[in-house]
Amino acid sequence: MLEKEEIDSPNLEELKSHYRSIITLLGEDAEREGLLKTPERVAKAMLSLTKGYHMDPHEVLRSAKFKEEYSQMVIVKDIDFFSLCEHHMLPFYGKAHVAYIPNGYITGLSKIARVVDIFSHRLQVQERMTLQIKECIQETLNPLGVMVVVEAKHMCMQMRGVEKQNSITTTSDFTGAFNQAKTREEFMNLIQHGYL
Ligand SMILES: Nc1nc2c(ncn2[C@@H]2O[C@H](COP(=O)(O)OP(=O)(O)OP(=O)(O)O)[C@@H](O)[C@H]2O)c(=O)[nH]1
Ligand SMILES: [Zn+2]
Repeated sequence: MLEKEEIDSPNLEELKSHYRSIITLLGEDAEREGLLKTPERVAKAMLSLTKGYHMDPHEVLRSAKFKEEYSQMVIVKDIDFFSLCEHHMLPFYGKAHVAYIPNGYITGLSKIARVVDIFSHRLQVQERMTLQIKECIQETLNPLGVMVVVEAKHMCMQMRGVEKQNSITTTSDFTGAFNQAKTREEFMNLIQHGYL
C-alpha cells in the first residue's frame, strides 16, 4: 500500500473550485451543509488516487536491488490494486500477479507491490498498466524474464454503459524466458494453486 500522506498540491484550491462547479452543474446546491466540504474531499481523494504521477517506480526497485545467485522464478501473486480508467475516471480494481527470473539481482518483494501501486495510481487502461509494470521490472533488474498478469473488474462496465457486473478482464505481458510456453505454464499453475 502507498502510505497515507497529507495531500500537499499547488493545484488543490483550483481543483476544489472546479469540483464545486461540477456539483452545481450536476443540479445540486453546492452550498448546502452536507456538500460544503465535498469539493475539498473529492479534490484530495483524486490527488491521492493519482499520486503515482509523482513517484518513480524505477527508483523504488533500485532502492532495494540485491546481488543474489538465485535464478529460479520469483512470484508475487494476488497484489490487490485500485486504479482509474482513463476513459471515464471510474475505478477498475483487481489483482496483479508478477513473476521474474533473476539474472544476478533480486529486489525486495514489497517493491514489486509498490511498483503495481505506483502505476495503478494514475489514469490507466489495464493493458498499459500491465505493460508498464513488466517494462519497469525488465529495465531495472534486467532479469531473464518477467511476466505480469492482471485480472480486473471495471466499474465503467458495471455501474453504467453495458452494465455487466460479473465480467472480468485479464491481461498479460511477458519478456525473455516467458516466451516459452512451458515457463508461462509454470507461472500460471503457481498462481492458480495456493498452498497457504
Ligand atoms: N481496452 C480497455 N478499454 C477500457 C478500459 N477501461 C475502460 N475501457 C473501455 O473504454 C471504452 C471507451 O469507449 P467509448 O465508446 O469511447 O465510451 P462509451 O461511449 O462510454 O462506451 P461504453 O462504456 O460502451 O458506454 C469502453 O469500451 C470501455 O469499456 C481498459 O482498461 N482497457
Ligand atoms: Zn472506463
